[in-house]
Amino acid sequence: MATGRNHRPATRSRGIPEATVARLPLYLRALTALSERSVPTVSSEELAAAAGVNSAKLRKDFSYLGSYGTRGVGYDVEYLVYQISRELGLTQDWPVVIVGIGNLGAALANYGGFASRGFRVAALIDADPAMAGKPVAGIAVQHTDELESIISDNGVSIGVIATPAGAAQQVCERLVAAGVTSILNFAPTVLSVPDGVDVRKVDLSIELQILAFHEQRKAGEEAEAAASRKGPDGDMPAVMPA
Ligand SMILES: NC(=O)c1ccc[n+]([C@@H]2O[C@H](COP(=O)([O-])OP(=O)(O)OC[C@H]3O[C@@H](n4cnc5c(N)ncnc54)[C@H](O)[C@@H]3O)[C@@H](O)[C@H]2O)c1
Repeated sequence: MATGRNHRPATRSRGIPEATVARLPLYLRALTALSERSVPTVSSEELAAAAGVNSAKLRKDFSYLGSYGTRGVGYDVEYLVYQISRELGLTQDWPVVIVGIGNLGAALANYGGFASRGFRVAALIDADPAMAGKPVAGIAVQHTDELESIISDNGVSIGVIATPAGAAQQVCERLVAAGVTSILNFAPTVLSVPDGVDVRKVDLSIELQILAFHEQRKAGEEAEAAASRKGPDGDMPAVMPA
């Protein structure tokens, strides 16, 4: 998914580069699948292939965690799951609020994958008074008037914004003022936040545009290859490839 970041240093505490942090969830997803199949150990090559990462990069990434694997045996799957989860802060429960409970916010609220990854949807918040009290994914929607008290009562540090673009900056400012320090923004707008606040942006349309670019390039390359198989005046070459 497309992600962006604001006001963030190139390395995090304990010297783990940001690029490594961004790959840790990929390793964790692959390791969790191995763990569910009760696979005890995995080689760096196997794990790299499963995570879609180069194996030399994986070994370097794991060296930042102090995990070097055992020659001829590989990495202990359960231990790595624990180590990466701990590094990502997933061994604790993170209460999350979702603001904007329309099509997308409701879909996110219904997504079962948050809880299994250490995120608990603490509250659903919407500005529409008609939404207040309505259950979505088993949680009653609360009005934005209550945003500040919800954040402080639940000790929320992560907020998800799924409002229209025009409302996102104001919602972001209220979340930050109330104590939220990490924001996952789905609204198609660039948020400005003070230092110390992390923003990750998800934009499926940008991802599709990038795929469209690659499709266009592939089509261009195929056209070029087809043209080069023909002679300079458009005829097929005298010697056909076997
Ligand atoms: N990132 C992506 O890939 C992606 C995909 C789909 C939609 N979106 C974006 O997500 C956002 C939501 O899309 P949707 O289809 O769910 O829209 P929607 O109109 O169904 O829902 C928006 C909700 O936000 C609420 N809202 C409006 N202003 C608010 C405010 N100030 N505070 C709290 N709640 C407020 C509305 O009452 C409504 O319930 C849009 O910005 C859309 O562009 C992003």
